[in-house]
Amino acid sequence: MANYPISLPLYQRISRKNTIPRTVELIILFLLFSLLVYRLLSLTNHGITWLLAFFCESWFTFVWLLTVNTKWNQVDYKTHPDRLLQWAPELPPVDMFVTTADPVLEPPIITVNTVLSLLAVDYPAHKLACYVSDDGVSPLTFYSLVEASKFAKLWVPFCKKYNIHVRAPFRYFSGKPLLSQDVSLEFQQEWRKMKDEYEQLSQKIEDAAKRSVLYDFTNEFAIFSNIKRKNHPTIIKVIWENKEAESSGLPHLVYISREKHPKHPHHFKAGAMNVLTRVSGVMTNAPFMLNIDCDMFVNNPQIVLHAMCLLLGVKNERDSAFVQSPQKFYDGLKDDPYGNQFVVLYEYLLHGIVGIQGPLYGGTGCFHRRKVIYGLSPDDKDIIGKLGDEDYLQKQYGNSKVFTKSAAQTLSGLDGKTASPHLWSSVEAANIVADCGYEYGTSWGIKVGWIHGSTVEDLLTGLTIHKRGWRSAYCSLDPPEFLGCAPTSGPATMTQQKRWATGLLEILVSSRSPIFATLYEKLEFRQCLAYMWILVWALRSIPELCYAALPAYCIITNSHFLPKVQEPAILIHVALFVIYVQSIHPIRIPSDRPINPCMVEQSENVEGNQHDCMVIWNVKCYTQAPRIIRGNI
Ligand SMILES: O=c1ccn([C@@H]2O[C@H](COP(=O)(O)OP(=O)(O)O[C@H]3O[C@H](CO)[C@@H](O)[C@H](O)[C@H]3O)[C@@H](O)[C@H]2O)c(=O)[nH]1
Ligand SMILES: [Mn+2]
Repeated sequence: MANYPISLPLYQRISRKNTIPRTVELIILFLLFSLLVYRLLSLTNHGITWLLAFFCESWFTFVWLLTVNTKWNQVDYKTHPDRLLQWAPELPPVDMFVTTADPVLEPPIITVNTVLSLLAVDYPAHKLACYVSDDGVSPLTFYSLVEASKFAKLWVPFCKKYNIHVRAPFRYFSGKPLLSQDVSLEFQQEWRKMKDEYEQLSQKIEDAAKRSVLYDFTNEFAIFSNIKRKNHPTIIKVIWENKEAESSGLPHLVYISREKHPKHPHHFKAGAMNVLTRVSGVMTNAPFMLNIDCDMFVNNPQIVLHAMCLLLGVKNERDSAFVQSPQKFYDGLKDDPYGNQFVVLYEYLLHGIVGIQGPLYGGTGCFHRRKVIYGLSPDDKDIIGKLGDEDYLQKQYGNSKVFTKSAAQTLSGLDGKTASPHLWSSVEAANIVADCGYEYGTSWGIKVGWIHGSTVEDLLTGLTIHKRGWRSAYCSLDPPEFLGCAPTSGPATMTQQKRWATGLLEILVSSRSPIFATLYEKLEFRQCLAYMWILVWALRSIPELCYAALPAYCIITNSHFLPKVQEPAILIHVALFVIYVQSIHPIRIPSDRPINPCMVEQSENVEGNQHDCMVIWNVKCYTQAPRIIRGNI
């Protein structure tokens, strides 16, 4: 990695002052322990309900210990992209990955918006490449991306010229804009043109989805004819190539549908991410990789610069193997009845984990160092010493010479090729590394890349990085950097949470558990407890259900599990227990400051250069997109 001639720090790490919450947490812990002691001392005088209550409360105390540990050192980061921009020519390339898997469940217009918001980020375009993995091998997705790239040629310059804040057009145009008198005529005209163009693009995609437009299977769509979703060759299409390497142009856009065969496991998202990593490795090989799910879009176009502050500004690379942003969602339901906005998790617990070994990898909205994904440990002399050994490289990374060469370059710390104007020439090599059998006998999915074999491959991949001794950094901006979709119905939430909870429990009881990682590898003890906090999620339901059923059981059997004496101390115990339950499953956000900028009413003037247009965030119930009221041109 080149040394960036930066004198002022690019970020600050600020510890939150949380003396009062800490005191309350310790008091609760003390009272929980005293309750346990009380139960133990009077165990013989009471029946089975007493014992059951004791077991449940012991579990609650254990979970509270994990919670206190996780929340103890809450940390915020403040980043300074303005300082980074002074060295704009030195900025490193970034490869951006989008995964999509099903054109019905994840409609291509959503993926298109994600891609457009990525193509329009504030970063030199010739340093960026966007790769879309389509596990649905859908000609509709490909067609939509081709059309989107044509629209992007108008959209990206428009966004940059007027410093538009929200660069996913569906969000930008979803509010009714109030164009006031002092908006320049030029802006009004361009705005209307852009809206028309976007409507045409949406219409084209809609028509294609209804098959009213048939793809011309004789040309570039030929490969999609008669294709089977679970049995097809690799399709890689360079949709757009920034041949002139213009910083103000459009980033490269590449479509990838990896080879699938019924006899070969495809490893779901982890498999798709590994193919994206290898294909980009032979095409652009940027030292940093951003990955987002197709249902998320970039909501703050400065995010790449902010993340780079945390990746380039560290004194020791060990401190930021990856930079994770929280998952925030748009169009959430009022009062979040299903709890799937995870506000408390992101606002308190995650900030606490940030203060230990760094946030867990959340699968989306994350910037990775490529060499870390390739299995490097901090100060790794072992791998570095073997980079000249072609046999070793092939055993680890597979038998593509082009890829092992690029991997050796990355691991040795040299900057990757800058986004080269020769994408077409690497398509052949890219096809080889996207083969469904490429990973056999290699370390992919085991020690290298996204780790296979879990429905929560993200947590497992992050854990594998942390246990090698890396730390990670956290980037949370206002306005939020990425916004995504959360399920909006109870059953969908339950299906998603069941999948996560099962996957997390499997990791807890497997040999990949954080307990072994702390005992035998370099996962910090407190980070292990933080991982435990999340991994025991499914188990928590059992004592919680039992405890909730105890009062009813006691009434039916005429027994009791609470002391009969009316001692004030007992009442206090019960009250504090209620507080404890409230603090792990809060109904309201226990804070006087806004948690999620999308969830409060606020006015914000986004100031920029002289072409700025003023954006008013009018998102009282965060269903509306920002409304443009004026452009001060
Ligand atoms: O075979 C597959 C399956 C999924 N995906 C993509 O993976 C992403 C996440 O899948 P989704 O079904 O949307 O899962 P969620 O539960 O919504 O995702 C959350 O949970 C996952 C597992 O922990 C993480 O990987 C995600 O980043 C995180 O947003 C989406 O972009 C999919 O298109 C693929 O590319 N190939
Ligand atoms: Mn999703």
